[in-house]
Amino acid sequence: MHRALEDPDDKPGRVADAPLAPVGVPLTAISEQLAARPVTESSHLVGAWAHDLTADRVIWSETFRAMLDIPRTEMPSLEGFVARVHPADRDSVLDHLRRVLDGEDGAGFCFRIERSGGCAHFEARMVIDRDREGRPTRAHGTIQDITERRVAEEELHRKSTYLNAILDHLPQAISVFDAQLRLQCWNGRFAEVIGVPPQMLTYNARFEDIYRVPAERGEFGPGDPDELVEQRRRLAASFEPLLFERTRTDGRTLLIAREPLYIDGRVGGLVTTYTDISERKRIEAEVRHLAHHDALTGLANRCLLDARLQQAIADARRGRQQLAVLFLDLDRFKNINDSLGHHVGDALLVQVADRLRAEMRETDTVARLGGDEFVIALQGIGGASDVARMTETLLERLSASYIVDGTELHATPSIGISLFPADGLDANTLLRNADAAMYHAKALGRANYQFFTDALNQSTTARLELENRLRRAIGSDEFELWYQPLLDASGTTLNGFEALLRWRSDSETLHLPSTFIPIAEDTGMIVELGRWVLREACIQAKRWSEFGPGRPRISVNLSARQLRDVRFADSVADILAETGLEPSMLELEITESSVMDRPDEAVALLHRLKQLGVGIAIDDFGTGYSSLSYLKMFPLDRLKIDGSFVCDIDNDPNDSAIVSAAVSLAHNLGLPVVAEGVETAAQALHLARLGCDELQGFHFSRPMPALEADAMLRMQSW
Ligand SMILES: Nc1nc2c(ncn2[C@@H]2O[C@H](COP(=O)(O)O[C@H]3[C@@H](O)[C@H](n4cnc5c(=O)[nH]c(N)nc54)O[C@@H]3COP(=O)(O)O)[C@@H](O)[C@H]2O)c(=O)[nH]1
Repeated sequence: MHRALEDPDDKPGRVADAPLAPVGVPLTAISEQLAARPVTESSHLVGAWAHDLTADRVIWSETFRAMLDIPRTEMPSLEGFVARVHPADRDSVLDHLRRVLDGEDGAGFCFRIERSGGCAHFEARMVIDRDREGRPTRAHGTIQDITERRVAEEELHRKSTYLNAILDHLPQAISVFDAQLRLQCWNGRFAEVIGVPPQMLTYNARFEDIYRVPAERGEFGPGDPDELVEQRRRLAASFEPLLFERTRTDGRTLLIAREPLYIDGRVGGLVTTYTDISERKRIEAEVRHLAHHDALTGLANRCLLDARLQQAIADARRGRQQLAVLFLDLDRFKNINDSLGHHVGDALLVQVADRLRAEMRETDTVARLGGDEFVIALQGIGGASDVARMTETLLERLSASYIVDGTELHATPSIGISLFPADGLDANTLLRNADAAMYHAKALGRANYQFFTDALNQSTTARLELENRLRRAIGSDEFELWYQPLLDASGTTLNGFEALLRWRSDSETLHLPSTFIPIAEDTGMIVELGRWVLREACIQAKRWSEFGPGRPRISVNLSARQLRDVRFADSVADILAETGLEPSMLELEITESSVMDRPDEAVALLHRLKQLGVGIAIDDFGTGYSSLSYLKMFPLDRLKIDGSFVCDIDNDPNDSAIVSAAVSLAHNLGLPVVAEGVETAAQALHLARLGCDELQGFHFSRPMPALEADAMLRMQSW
C-alpha cells in the first residue's frame, strides 16, 4: 500500500518536528523557570539541563530529575544522565552529543529510558555556546516526555501496516483520489488492472495523467485519448456513485465500482474498486450456453429452438418469406444403442450433429430435441423444391457410413418437412406437422423425406381427436376386457385366459387395442389404463377361481411404459391384495423389446414381481432379440411363440424349423411354450408335434366377453 502518511520513525536520534523550545535562552533562566513547575508525567512538561564545559559542571532542573527519576541527592553529571538512557540508545545518544560538540548542527534526538510500566520516550534538544574562537563553552537543552505521542504513532503504524496488508491481499484493485482527483491511496493491483507502470503511481499523481496511459492503449475505445480521459475526469469529478463493466483489450472483464468518499460529512474523494470478473463471466456464458444447448452435441436445445423458430416466423411474416422446419429421426438408432452400447450411440449422434452443422447455413438453426431427434429450421427458402433439394443432399450426407471406435456404422434418417405459412403459423404447429410427416416417411420405408400434406393433416387431426376421446374414456367406464382361452396341446383342456382390452366408445363401435394402445403408450395414459386392466382381470380370475376345480390362470399384457413405472410392482401387490387373487394365478406377458430397452432395470423389476409369486411370460417370441442370454437373465415361466411363425407353418419349412428351435431352446431352460395365432386344426396338430405345450388362436376360440368366458368355464367338462 502506498500512502501520504509517512511511517513514524522510532529510531532514537532523529526528530522530525520543529524545536519545542527557543534555542539560545540562558540555561539558568530556563532551569529556574522549569524548576518551579510541578513534576508530572505530562507530555508538555519540559525538563532542562546545562553543562558548563569549562568548569565541567552540570545542572538539571527539577522536572528533568523527575522525568528521568533521578533523586535530588544525586549530583548532576553527564554520566548520571547517560546511565539512565536505555542501553540500546546509549551509543547513538553519545554519538549525537559528540557530533554536536564537534560543530555539527545539533537539532534534537530521541532516547528511551526504562520504567516499571515499560519504556518511556523522550525528545531532547541541545544547543552549544561557543567562545570567540569557536570553542564550546556550554551545552544546554531540554527534554520532553513524548511517550504518549510515540504510543499513538506506534498504534497508527501498526494499524496502517495491517491496513496495507489487507489492501494488498484483496482480490480487487483499489484507488482513492482526493477531492482534487489526486491519487492518495492505492494497492498493488491497481497498476496492473489499469495497465500503468507501478512507478507512475505516486502520491498526488493526477487522475488524468494516470488514465491517459490506458486511453492511449485503446482501452476506452477509439477516439482522441485526451478527450476520452477528459470525459472520464469529468465523470469522476461529479463524485456520483457508479457501477459498470469494462472489457479490456486483452479480453478480461472488470467490474468497476466507484463511490464518493465522505470525510467529516463532506465529499473528500473517490474510492474505486476494480474486480476482475472474467472467470465469473466465462462461467455465466457457459451456464447460458448449457441452458440453451444440448450437452452432447452442442446443438441448440428445445428451448433455444423455440426461441429461434419464433424469431424466424416473425422475420418470415415481415418479409413475406417462407420457412421450412425439418424433423429428422435416425432409423433404427435404438438397435445401435442396444447392441453396441450407449457410448457408440452417443458418438454416432455427435457425428450426425457435425454433418448437419456442416450442411447448414449461418442463418439456419440445427437443434437436437433428445434421443435421435433433430430439428432444422431453414430461413429464407425459395419454395418446396428448394427445400427438397437441400433435404436430398442432407439425406445423402447423413446416409454415408460412420466410423465409431474403428467400426463402420450405417444410419439413415427419415425426415419430415413442414412449411410456413402453408403448414402452420406458429412454432408448435410447424413442429407437430413436421413430426407427423417424419412418421409418414418412416412408414414409407425409412431413409426418405416427406412433406406434410393435407391427408397427413387429416390423420394427425384424427389422431388428436382420438387422443382426446381416449383421455375422456379413461374416466368414464368405456373399457371392457375380453378373454381368449389358452388350451393344452391337445386342444381339450382350458388352462387359462388371456385378457384383451376393448374400448366401446359408443354402443356401435368396439375399438381393437391396435387402434388406441399405441396412443395410450405415447401419451403415458397406458399406466392408468394398464392398472385398470390388471385390476379387472384379477377380479375376474378371482371369480373364476370360485367356480370350482380347474381354475384358469389369467394372462395380462404389459407395455414397456408400464414397466418403466417405478410404482408398478407395488401396484401389482396392491391389486392382488385388494382382489384376493392367488398370485400364481396371474401371469404377466411382456414383449422382448419392452424389457431390452433397459435390461438392468427390467431384471430388477421382474425379480420383484417374481417375489410376489406372479408368473412371467415372454410374448411374441421370435420377433425381437430371441437371444439365449436374456432368456437366462430374466426370471421367466413361459414363452409365447409369435403368431407370424404359426400362420404359414404348414407351408414354410423355415417357420417350422424356427418353432422347433424355439421349443427346444425353451424346454432346455425348463420353460413351457405357447403357440399363438392357431387358426386351423392342421396348425394345431403341427405345433403339438413340434412340442408346443399350449395353443391359442381363432381355431379354438376368438376373444370373448366375460359372460361368454364364464359359460365356457362352466362347461369345462366339454
Ligand atoms: N398393454 C396392453 N396391450 C394389450 C392389451 N390388450 C391387448 N393388447 C395388445 O394388443 C394387441 C392386439 O390385441 P387384440 O387385437 O386383442 O389381438 C389379440 C388376439 O385377438 C389376436 N389373436 C389371437 N388368436 C388369433 C388368431 O388365431 N389369428 C389372428 N389373426 N389373431 C389372433 O392376437 C392378439 C393377442 O396377441 P398376444 O398378445 O401376442 O397374445 C395384442 O398383441 C396385445 O399385445 C392390454 O390390456 N394391455
